[in-house]
Amino acid sequence: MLSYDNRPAMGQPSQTSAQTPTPTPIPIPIPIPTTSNHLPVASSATVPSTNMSRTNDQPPPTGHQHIFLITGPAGCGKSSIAAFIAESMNLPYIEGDEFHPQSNVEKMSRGIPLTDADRWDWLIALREEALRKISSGSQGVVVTCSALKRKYRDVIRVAPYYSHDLLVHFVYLHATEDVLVARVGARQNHYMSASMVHSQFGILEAPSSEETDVITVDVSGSLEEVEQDALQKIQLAIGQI
Ligand SMILES: Nc1ncnc2c1ncn2[C@@H]1O[C@H](COP(=O)(O)OP(=O)(O)OP(=O)(O)O)[C@@H](O)[C@H]1O
Ligand SMILES: O=C(O)[C@H](O)[C@@H](O)[C@H](O)[C@H](O)CO
Repeated sequence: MLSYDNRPAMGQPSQTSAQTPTPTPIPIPIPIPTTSNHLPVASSATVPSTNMSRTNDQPPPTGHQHIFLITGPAGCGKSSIAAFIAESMNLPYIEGDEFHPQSNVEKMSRGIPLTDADRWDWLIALREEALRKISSGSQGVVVTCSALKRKYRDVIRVAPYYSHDLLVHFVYLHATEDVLVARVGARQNHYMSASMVHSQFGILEAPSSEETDVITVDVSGSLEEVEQDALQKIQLAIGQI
């Protein structure tokens, strides 16, 4: 039985997030079966939160484990949003940049875009680390990974082959190139320079409607607005499951 030791339910803010505004409870809709293979569209209703730490009168956990991959080009806010989501949902957080080999970091630091060959082992390392967190008892894990191409996302989609009841969700942070160039340009002490943003958009394959495991978040607003929007969309997606 997976449970957190005296920790808030998944989907609820942690004790340590006192400084983080508590997300207002959102009416999680009751799914209405649809013919499409998208997540069901639903009417509004309040659904109890997914509570992984059980007492006798609480329903059993859904039984699913979740990998939330926070994706998008350089500067879209992956690290910022992932940290917020991980803290709000009391989940471990894997910073994808920390799993790049030094050769990749040096390449990007010199303004040289990575190639497919540079990314395969990195993507597999992220998938394996996420699976390690799940197999060690975590109900979910938040991972940052640009995952710019459909085939990169497919590397992570293989994860449920190794762990039953595991669901993969991609949170795609969407913004225009100009917005991200400005944000990367204003950022301090990071190896990724604003000049690299263009190359990221050059290979970006925004998720298509076939990729029904994708939650798209517009990140043109303030960081606080994007944090709340992303958290609510994730909670909605879980509620519909
Ligand atoms: N919604 C937002 N509004 C304004 N600034 C933002 C927003 N989201 C992130 N930022 C800022 O933009 C910069 C990039 O954010 P962050 O490092 O989280 O992006 P990232 O996708 O992880 O970048 P990289 O892929 O290069 O690691 C940071 O300085 C961050 O504070
Ligand atoms: O796929 C890529 O080109 C890389 O993952 C980059 O996106 C970096 O990881 C990140 O954006 C910079 O920190």
